[in-house]
Amino acid sequence: MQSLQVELGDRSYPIYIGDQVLSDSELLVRHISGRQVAIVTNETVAPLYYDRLLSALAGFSVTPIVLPDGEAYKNWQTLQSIFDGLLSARHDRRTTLIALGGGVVGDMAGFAAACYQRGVDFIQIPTTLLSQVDSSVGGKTGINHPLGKNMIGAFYQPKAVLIDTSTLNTLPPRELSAGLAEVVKYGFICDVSFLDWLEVNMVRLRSLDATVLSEAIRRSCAIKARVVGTDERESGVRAVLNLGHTFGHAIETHMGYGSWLHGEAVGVGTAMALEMSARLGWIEAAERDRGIRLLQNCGLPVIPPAEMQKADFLRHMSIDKKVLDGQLRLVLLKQLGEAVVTGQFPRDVLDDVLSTDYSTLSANSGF
Ligand SMILES: NC(=O)c1ccc[n+]([C@@H]2O[C@H](COP(=O)([O-])OP(=O)(O)OC[C@H]3O[C@@H](n4cnc5c(N)ncnc54)[C@H](O)[C@@H]3O)[C@@H](O)[C@H]2O)c1
Ligand SMILES: O=C(O)C(=O)C[C@@H](O)[C@H](O)[C@H](O)COP(=O)(O)O
Ligand SMILES: [Zn+2]
Repeated sequence: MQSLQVELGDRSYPIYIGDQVLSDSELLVRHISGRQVAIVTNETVAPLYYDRLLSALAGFSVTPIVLPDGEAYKNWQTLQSIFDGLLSARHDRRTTLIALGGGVVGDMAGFAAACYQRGVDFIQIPTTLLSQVDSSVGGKTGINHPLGKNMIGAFYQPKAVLIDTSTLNTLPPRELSAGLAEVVKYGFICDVSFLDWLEVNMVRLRSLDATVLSEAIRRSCAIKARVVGTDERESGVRAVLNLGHTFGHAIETHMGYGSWLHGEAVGVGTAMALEMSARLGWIEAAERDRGIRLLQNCGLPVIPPAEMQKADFLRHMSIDKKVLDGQLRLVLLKQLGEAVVTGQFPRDVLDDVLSTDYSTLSANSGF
């Protein structure tokens, strides 16, 4: 087992990465202060992993809270059902919520923990690649609004993150690819040597090679922990973790949450950010093509949905959380391995990016 630390003063917490972490009772119990635990999971993950987790919690009073599965349920109604479950079982302030599932479960359980009786402890046990490399770390919690992605939420850090890499053995390939969108993101924003490594190891990653997967998870979590430790509440540098997300969130919102996976939308959004960085003259066309090829090698789409026109993107992007005083800010690449957050770009460049034929770019990438 490996461990990392998110350094946030008295709210610091460990990230454990191993292949049997889910059944490690001693490890888990170390981070639970009371006797009451609620496991928030969903109808897909519960039959796979609930019993294993329950057996590691002998001696605790455990309430299962099983949510419907899907991004479409990351909303007020589902959040309310978590509170219903907690109150019906008379959970008190020393309750610990455990999120067992992907990013949807983790974001909602974390937000519920932030709100329930004004805040109870929570632990993240992420079971998708995306949640293991990204959403379980850093304390962004929340739900979607029909008008915008993750618009209601709180920064609220877990007490610990337990990553059991063996859970990835049951993950569908499409979800694995979605997780890879956030893995390659770390290379694009701040670590070109990680990009090189991902290019070399992509086939092994996609075939669930345990050694390579756990290395990708460790490197991703290390980068995320460092960024979050520097800027917990995204007043500055943390926004680089949003590479591809302004375009991607527009796709998720426009298409109705769920038809496009978050990671797929981020894949397309990253291709668009690469294109914009190239049009601004910050990266070479060959670097853009290299980035697009890597996204395609992850098994990700790089072409925006045919249903979306330029005006659709602009409408959704105008309520992105990085908009300040009406000015749209985007995460773009100064070079591969160096991201900037900026509102300083000519408007016509953005218009061109939103009108680009990505099928031509995709065909030219050498994929
Ligand atoms: N808080 C953050 O910092 C942050 C970061 C990135 C993404 N997110 C959010 O995370 C969400 C996406 O997370 P996700 O990609 O994990 O999606 P998800 O939570 O919907 O999980 C994907 C699918 O995999 C299933 N699943 C989960 N674990 C499984 C397993 N081990 N085996 C088989 N099936 C399994 C789920 O039931 C679901 O059907 C989005 O809502 C996104 O906005 C948040
Ligand atoms: O942790 C962060 O910060 C991120 O931006 C990580 C993103 O991958 C993630 O999708 C996050 O939920 C996006 O946050 P938002 O504030 O843009 O909704
Ligand atoms: Zn994301």
